[in-house]
Amino acid sequence: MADKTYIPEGGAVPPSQIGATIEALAATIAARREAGAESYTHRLLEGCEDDLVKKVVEEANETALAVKDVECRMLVAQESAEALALGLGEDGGSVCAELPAEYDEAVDHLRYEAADVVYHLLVVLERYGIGLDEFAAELNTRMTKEERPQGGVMLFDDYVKRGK
Ligand SMILES: N=c1c2ncn([C@@H]3O[C@H](COP(=O)(O)OP(=O)(O)OP(=O)(O)O)[C@@H](O)[C@H]3O)c2ncn1[C@@H]1O[C@H](COP(=O)(O)O)[C@@H](O)[C@H]1O
Repeated sequence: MADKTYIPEGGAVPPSQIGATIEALAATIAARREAGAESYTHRLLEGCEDDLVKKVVEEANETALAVKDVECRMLVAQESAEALALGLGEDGGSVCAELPAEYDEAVDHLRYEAADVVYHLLVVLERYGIGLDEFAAELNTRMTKEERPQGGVMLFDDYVKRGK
């Protein structure tokens, strides 16, 4: 598990963090159907679909920009390491750049934006009645037998290409 991941001291870590997290978040989102307009999720579920579409596009775009930012910071670090190596009169062999703090911050920002995308995607699934198991079946069906999780559900044959 990555250094940044918070693990409660002495706490038992569930075997599938992401599975449990997505299920909990999807359940919260579903429950917000009954909430009032003070809930952002409720407004996305019950309001004009254009508001939801706009957010999905916006968050995907912000994620794309975050990716470019990570790449850009990696390139800058690489270039300054190469410039330093040249300045020191080294033989021009490959240089291993030490990534600066800005790179780590850019990756942290990418993680933040990726979470925004996943949350809004889960709202989309809930709004249009696509359950998590059905969504899992879509993904599992694309996997080879070796890749698929044990006991993973799959789409019935009739549905495999439907909607493509
Ligand atoms: N996981 C989320 C979640 N992720 C993102 N968002 C909202 O999505 C919106 C994203 O918009 P913006 O990108 O403009 O805002 P931002 O991300 O703060 O800033 P930038 O990315 O623009 O820098 C913000 O209003 C966030 O609050 C979320 N809103 C709710 N949830 C979950 O849903 C639950 C129910 O939320 P409510 O409906 O608000 O009760 C919450 O308890 C959370 O667990």
